[in-house]
Amino acid sequence: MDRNARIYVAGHRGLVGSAIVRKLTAEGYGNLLLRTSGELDLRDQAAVAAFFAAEQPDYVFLAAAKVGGIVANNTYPAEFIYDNLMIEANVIHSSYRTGVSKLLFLGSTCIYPKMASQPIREEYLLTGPLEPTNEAYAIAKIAGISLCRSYNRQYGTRFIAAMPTNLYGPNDNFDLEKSHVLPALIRKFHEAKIAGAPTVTVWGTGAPLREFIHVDDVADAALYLMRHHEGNDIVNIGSGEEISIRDLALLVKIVVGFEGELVFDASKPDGTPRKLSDVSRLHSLGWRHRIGLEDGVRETYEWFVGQGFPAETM
Ligand SMILES: NC(=O)C1=CN([C@@H]2O[C@H](COP(=O)(O)OP(=O)(O)OC[C@H]3O[C@@H](n4cnc5c(N)ncnc54)[C@H](OP(=O)(O)O)[C@@H]3O)[C@@H](O)[C@H]2O)C=CC1
Ligand SMILES: C[C@H]1O[C@H](OP(=O)(O)OP(=O)(O)OC[C@H]2O[C@@H](n3cnc4c(=O)[nH]c(N)nc43)[C@H](O)[C@@H]2O)[C@@H](O)[C@@H](O)C1=O
Repeated sequence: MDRNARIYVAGHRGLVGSAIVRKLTAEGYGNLLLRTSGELDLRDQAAVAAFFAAEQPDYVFLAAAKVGGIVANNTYPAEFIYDNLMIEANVIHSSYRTGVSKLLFLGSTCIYPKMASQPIREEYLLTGPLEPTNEAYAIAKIAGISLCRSYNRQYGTRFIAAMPTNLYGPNDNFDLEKSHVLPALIRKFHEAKIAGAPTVTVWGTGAPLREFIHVDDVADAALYLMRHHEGNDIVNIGSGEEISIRDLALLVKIVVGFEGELVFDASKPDGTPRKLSDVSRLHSLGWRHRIGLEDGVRETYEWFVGQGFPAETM
C-alpha cells in the first residue's frame, strides 16, 4: 500500500476501526478517509455510492458493523441481520463500482457451526447448524464472505475476508447489556471494587470456552493480510488459545483487585460451548499474535481506569 494511497477505514471509531487507524497513522499513511455513522450511514445505498464516487478510495478496511455480545445478538436479531447486510452490500458494491484496488472485509468466528470440531478450520464453514443466539449476525457475515467471493469471481475484484475471534482492548463497548464478556467483566469488577460490593455476577454457567485476541494484534493482522493475502480463502484471526469464562472472570478479578466472590447467573445464555479457531492458515501466511491475554487485560484495564467515570458515560 503506497503511503499516499487513499484508505477508507469504515467504522474508524469502533474497537477494530480505531486500532486500524492507530496502526496506519503510526506507519505513515496520511491519506485516510474517515466518516462517522452520523456523517455517512452505510445502510443508505445512495449516500454510500455518492461518497465512493466523490472520494475514490484505493483501499477499504470494512470494520463498520452492528456488533454486540450474546444478549444483544439474541435480543435484536432483525437489527443485526439488516444493518450488517446493508453495510456490507453497499460498501462492497460501491468498492467494485469505483474500482477500489483492494478491500478487507471483517467477519467473525461466530460464522462457524455451533458444534464444529475444534479447533475450527476455515473449511468447516456451512457444514452444520449455527449457534441460535447469533444466527442472524452470522448469516449476515456469511453473506459478506459470499459478496467478496462472488465479486472476485465475476468482476475480478480483490476483496479478501478475515474472521477474527472474540477481541478486546481500548475503545471497546462497555455497556453492561450489549457488550461482549471481557469488557463487561472489566467494568463489573471495577465498579464492584469501587463500591465495596460483596459479589460480581457472571452470566451463564462459566463453563463455555472462548478465545481472545487483543485488538492491536487484529489491526496488525488486518494490515498484514491487506498486504500479503489474495484470493477467496477466508482467514481466521485468533490466538489459538482458549479459556473458560470462569477462569477469565478469575483473571479479571485478580487484575482489577476485587476481593469479593463470583456469582453465576444461569438464566443468561452460555451460547456456543467452544469457539477455538484454527490459526494455521494465518501462521502459514507468516503472521502470529504477540499480546498475551493477561498482559492484554492489564493494559485494557489501565486504559479503562484512565477513561474516568461516571460509568454511564461508557
Ligand atoms: N468485537 C468483537 O469481539 C468482534 C468483532 N468482529 C468484527 O469486527 C468488526 C468491528 O467490530 P467492533 O470494532 O468490535 O465494532 P464496534 O461496535 O466497536 O464498531 C463498529 C463501528 O461500525 C460503525 N457503524 C455501525 N453501524 C453503522 C452504520 N449504519 N453506518 C456507518 N457506520 C456504522 C460505528 O460507527 P460510529 O462509531 O461512527 O457510529 C462503529 O464505529 C465488525 O465487522 C465485527 O463483526 C469480529 C469478531 C469479534
Ligand atoms: C465475538 C462473538 O461474540 C458473541 O458471541 P459470544 O462469544 O458468545 O459473546 P459474549 O462475549 O457476549 O459471551 C461469551 C460468554 O461469556 C458469558 N458471559 C459471562 N458474563 C458475561 C457478561 O457480563 N457479558 C457478556 N456479554 N457475556 C458474559 C456469556 O454468557 C457467554 O457464555 C456474538 O456477538 C458473536 O456474534 C460473536 O461474533
